[in-house]
Amino acid sequence: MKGEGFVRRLGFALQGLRHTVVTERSFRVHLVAAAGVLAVLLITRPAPVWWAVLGLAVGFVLMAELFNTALETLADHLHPERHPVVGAAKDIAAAAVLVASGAAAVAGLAFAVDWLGG
Ligand SMILES: Nc1ncnc2c1ncn2[C@@H]1O[C@H](COP(=O)(O)OP(=O)(O)OP(=O)(O)O)[C@@H](O)[C@H]1O
Repeated sequence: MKGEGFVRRLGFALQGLRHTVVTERSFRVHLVAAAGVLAVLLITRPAPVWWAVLGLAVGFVLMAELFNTALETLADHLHPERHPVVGAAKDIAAAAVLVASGAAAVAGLAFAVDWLGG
């Protein structure tokens, strides 16, 4: 049944989320930061567009972390020994998290300027 398939896939996704929360300290740090952003939004109650901008920014960071973890997990399993290519792949995945975090910081700064200015 179609509905059952969706529930199964949702279960797999939640399992991946749980695995990342349990194993990745940096993901837990980003989850705390995401909770902080949500608290700021609830307190300041800005225009809906800011909910969208900051929600997307937070979502991209968490998504980058999840892809980073997926790549690390797979690389460590397929090639447990050290290798320059594995190192480069991990560095690139970490760069994706850095870029997403930088963009989120810019969005947060823009929100702060707008909120303090208004
Ligand atoms: N198998 C490997 N071969 C070569 N270099 C590696 C290898 N594993 C890790 N590295 C290098 O060490 C860095 C850290 O890798 P590691 O797997 O420890 O992730 P991490 O930075 O601790 O990430 P996280 O905290 O998300 O687990 C990589 O970005 C890469 O430069």
